[in-house]
Amino acid sequence: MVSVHSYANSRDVADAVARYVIKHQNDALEKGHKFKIAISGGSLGKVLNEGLIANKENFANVKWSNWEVYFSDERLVPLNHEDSNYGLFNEMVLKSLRQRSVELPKVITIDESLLAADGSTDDKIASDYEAKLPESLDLILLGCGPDGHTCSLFPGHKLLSEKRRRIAFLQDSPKPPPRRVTFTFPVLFNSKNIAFVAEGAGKAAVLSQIFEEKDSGLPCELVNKGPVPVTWFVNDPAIQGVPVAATKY
Ligand SMILES: O=C(O)[C@H](O)[C@@H](O)[C@H](O)[C@H](O)COP(=O)(O)O
Repeated sequence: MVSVHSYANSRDVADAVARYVIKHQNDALEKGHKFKIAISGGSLGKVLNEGLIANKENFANVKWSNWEVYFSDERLVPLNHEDSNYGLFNEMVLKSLRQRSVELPKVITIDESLLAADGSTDDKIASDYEAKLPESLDLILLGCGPDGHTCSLFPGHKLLSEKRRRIAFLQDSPKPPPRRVTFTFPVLFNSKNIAFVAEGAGKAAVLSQIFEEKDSGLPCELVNKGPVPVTWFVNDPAIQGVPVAATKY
């Protein structure tokens, strides 16, 4: 099932994403286990900061110390590099939590000690991260690139048909940096919930392809067609002219 929630401004998108995240956090904690969430790069860090930290009401409801945070993809650079998705999460979320003396979530990163400048250990980094993944994630938060990519699964790339490995590596990402590790469809389709966050008029063309064309084959469309409930959080310009029935969350 795919649902779409749209808002006029970014603050409202962030608040809705935060309420949705907290709902799934509470569902996981009620079952007596840690909340296992995966996040992406792009503008998601800013959305989480606005919705879960700057919004005081939401902030009071987040049980950070009961979270396990994974990354749906990671660039193969040191964790303090400006391209690192962990680095972004650290900057946008963990730093604010440290400032507020909040007990931090458990954050599961790539093992940067395995990084080699020539990429010869990228396979090993992927296997190592795969071994750290839980069987099923409670929630995966994704972005949607203007070309329809999500995680580091790019249109037409051979990893779209990966059936065995749960974390794969690539050295030919069309978007820099070229070396990355990424969730594959087996991880996405074995999770409990997936949400996309996509904002700005620059997303309208690709969202129209994803929602209108029957078989665009774009990675985001393949996620929509999978077995997991998918929720899109967008702002109005992102779905301008896209024939979807958007509601409020
Ligand atoms: O790995 C990357 O190259 C980016 O992080 C990318 O995947 C990003 O998440 C999407 O392009 C969505 O970007 P926005 O979140 O800015 O819409």
